[in-house]
Amino acid sequence: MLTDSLSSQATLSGTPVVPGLAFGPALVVRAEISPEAVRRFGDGGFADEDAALAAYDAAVDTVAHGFTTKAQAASGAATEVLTASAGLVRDKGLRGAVRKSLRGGQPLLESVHAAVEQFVVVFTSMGGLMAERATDLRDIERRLVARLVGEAEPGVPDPDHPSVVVAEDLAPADTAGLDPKVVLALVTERGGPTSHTAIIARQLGIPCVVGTHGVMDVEAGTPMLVDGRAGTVLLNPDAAEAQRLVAADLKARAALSSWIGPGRTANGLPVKLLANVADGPSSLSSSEAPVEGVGLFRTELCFLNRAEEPSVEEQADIYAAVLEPFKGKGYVVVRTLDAGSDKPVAFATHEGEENPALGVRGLRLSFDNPGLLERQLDAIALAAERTGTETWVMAPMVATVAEAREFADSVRNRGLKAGVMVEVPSAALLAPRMLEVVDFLSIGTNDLTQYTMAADRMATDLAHLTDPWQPAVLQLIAITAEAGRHAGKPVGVCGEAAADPLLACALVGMGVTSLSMAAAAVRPVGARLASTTFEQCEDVAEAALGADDPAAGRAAVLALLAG
Ligand SMILES: C=C(OP(=O)(O)O)C(=O)O
Ligand SMILES: [Mg+2]
Repeated sequence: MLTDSLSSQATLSGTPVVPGLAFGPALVVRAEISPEAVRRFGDGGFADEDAALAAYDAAVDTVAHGFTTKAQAASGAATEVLTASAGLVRDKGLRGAVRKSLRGGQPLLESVHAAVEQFVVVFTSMGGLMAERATDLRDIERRLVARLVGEAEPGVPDPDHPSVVVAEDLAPADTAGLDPKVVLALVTERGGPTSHTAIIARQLGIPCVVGTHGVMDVEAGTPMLVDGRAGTVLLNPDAAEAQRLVAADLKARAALSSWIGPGRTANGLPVKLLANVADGPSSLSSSEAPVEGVGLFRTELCFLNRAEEPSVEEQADIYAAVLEPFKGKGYVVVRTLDAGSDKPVAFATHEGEENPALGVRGLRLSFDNPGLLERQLDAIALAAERTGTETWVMAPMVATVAEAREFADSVRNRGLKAGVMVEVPSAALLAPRMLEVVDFLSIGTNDLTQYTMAADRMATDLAHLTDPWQPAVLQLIAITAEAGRHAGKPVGVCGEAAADPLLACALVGMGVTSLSMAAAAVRPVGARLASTTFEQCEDVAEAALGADDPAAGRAAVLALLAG
């Protein structure tokens, strides 16, 4: 919470996502170059075409250097894409086309545009991977133009000093290589608590506020104090006071790091605390946290930049890199491809759907393309065999018992444990019957909230509805957890709800057996559970379920745990 001494300053409000205080200058990420800067640049006022070409070469050097630096800091697919882009920006054919256009009397910006368009046409006509590069070329054009007119490149630049990144919103691909050492906090104008910005911020373990109206109007460099617990952004605070508050917060957060696991309530009931991971490097770093395995490996995040489906062999290598760090340490739950809707994967997503969130996404992609799922399962089985790590497999977006049965058969045929996610109300309502055909359930509260409340998880204006504390969502979780208790089978939560220490107590009180979250969120959750008895968790669950709305639920739970 901000103190009274600072409250006279201008404050913006948003939805709190990752708790913690941060203080630093705003690094405002703008998607488009300002038309005003382009107009001011005009024809560039160059003495001749050689001078214009020299300016082009200098811009090329800067843009290519940016890609190379990012490639070195990134890993896996992101490195490949960034290295390829660095090569493309230096392409001699592109430079030749720019020079030809300049010789024909065209100004520099028009020449860059004409040259890029010429190559876009060629690449597009080649189709497949080459057509993909057309998008990269357009990105390169924007970056070159930005450098020429003296603006920052669009996208998330690498801050050269610690900053608060302010953006409209962030896509998973935007954030390749974001460095938590220099990104002090994330503040976005759009997005709700389950948006990808929120997920990424948790993974990075940095304070985050989303849905912050007016933040894109803040001038670059404005000092801001971000409060990820209260959901506030204070502009131009008293610097000394802000630094004092941040230091106190860091101390409080450091105190949590003394919690070393394993997950238990105060009276010793085991609750498995697991990590959500995206690739080999995040699995490796998560294995250093006090977790007992991985509760959600989002496989689609490995393929966001891929035009073609990787071979079974290549997939097996990617999955093995995630399994390996947990060999002998715990199990890893691999989720099959959850492409579609907010996670577009070029080789799997259905184009042109009217309403993609309710369309062919997740397990539904296998309905008319069973080979896609079969090949992925083969690769997972291969990785499990090679590494010897205990591997469970689950499907996203399952709505019927028949879907669960068919999926479980395919997984068990490969000698692995099979489960399904509970992300659709129908799956929660049918939880007892789902558990007759699978070995475990995992509740995806992000989508379960979206589909229960009929509110887009990305919609800023509906953030009060896309809140997992909504009593209707909690009812469905309680039904699912009770079914698990009855069947004697594990029921976990792997949506963002698991990372909220107060809600985590309520989930355990309902009978949830594991909680999976970004590794950075594990200690606060573990420490809270360690100071709460199971009976208190049951009381907390009852209070949250009985509340009229999320705010009343939070207040009731806080009162119970404070007393
Ligand atoms: C874990 C979930 O899946 P994702 O956030 O990847 O859609 C969920 O929906 O809660
Ligand atoms: Mg989901």
